[in-house]
Amino acid sequence: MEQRSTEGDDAAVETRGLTKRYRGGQLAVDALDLSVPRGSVFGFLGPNGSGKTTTIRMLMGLIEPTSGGARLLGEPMPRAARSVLPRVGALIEGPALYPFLTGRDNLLRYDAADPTADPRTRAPRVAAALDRVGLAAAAGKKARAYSLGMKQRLGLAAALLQPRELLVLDEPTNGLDPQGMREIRALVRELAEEGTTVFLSSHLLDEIEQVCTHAAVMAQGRLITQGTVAELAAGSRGRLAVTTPDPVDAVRVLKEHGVTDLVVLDERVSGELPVPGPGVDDAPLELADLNAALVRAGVRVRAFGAERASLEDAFVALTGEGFDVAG
Ligand SMILES: Nc1ncnc2c1ncn2[C@@H]1O[C@H](COP(=O)(O)OP(=O)(O)OP(=O)(O)O)[C@@H](O)[C@H]1O
Repeated sequence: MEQRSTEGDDAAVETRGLTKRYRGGQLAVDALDLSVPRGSVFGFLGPNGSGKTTTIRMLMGLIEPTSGGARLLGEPMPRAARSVLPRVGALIEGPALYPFLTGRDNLLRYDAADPTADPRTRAPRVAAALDRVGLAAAAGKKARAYSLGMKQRLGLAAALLQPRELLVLDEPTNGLDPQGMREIRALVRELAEEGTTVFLSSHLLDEIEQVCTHAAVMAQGRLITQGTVAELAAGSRGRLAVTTPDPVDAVRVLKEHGVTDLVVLDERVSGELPVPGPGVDDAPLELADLNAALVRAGVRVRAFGAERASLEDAFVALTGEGFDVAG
């Protein structure tokens, strides 16, 4: 099949100025430029109400953007929905289930509604999908007897009935207990290893840190940042901590070297390392030099080190908001 060469072809998801203003006037998504590399596990992170679900619904062609556009697997949405969506598996906001049908029958029915699905392989594909999400034993139970977590798994199984190039999962671990969350994360990793690009939204930072290679952070409908998870974590500087019986001198020397927000607690002095960046002297401050400066000034250093910066530090710094840490 001939592929048109377009700018976004190497991205699994690409949005340009994607904007949604709801009828009530609420600007839910504001000029979003996302770029999700193929092969990545891309975390779409933001607190509740930041516009994640609205974005996902636009990506999948479920609602029209007010302005801007999105490409899925290089094709414009919603125009190319018919040719693209069969290559995309999605789990969006609590899947629609028939409560009176078993889990298995729900999937058989779902698959039968898909004109691209081969009926001859339906039964084994349904069995394999149930097995993958850990529902094989509960496949014969009516969906109304399923817990929220089991419903979530069934929705995921529906997305996995066929091999997909891209999976779009809206809060896939929502409603799962910690064990269930671990299982879904392991499954996401496995799918990624098989070459599927996974785009998943979450309001849980540690989840993103555990499974994602890339992430974007949303706050109030706007994109705050995107990049690899490693880059994002590196973007926040860890705090420097020095243990010394000479805290007063230590504070003076550290201040002279640009360390800010100094806090003294008995023999422990901590502070923010200066940010190297454009406009400032952009040679990063060498920790070893800082240590040497303390020693030169006669400060007795018992322990010295930068605390590891986590993605959480980065995101709190970027959004000015806390995140749920549950799970
Ligand atoms: N159909 C709608 N009509 C009007 N406003 C809406 C509609 N859907 C969402 N919103 C508003 O748009 C904003 C973004 O909501 P959205 O559901 O996209 O956020 P979210 O990040 O997915 O949050 P959550 O995780 O709670 O679903 C919110 O302020 C929400 O109240």
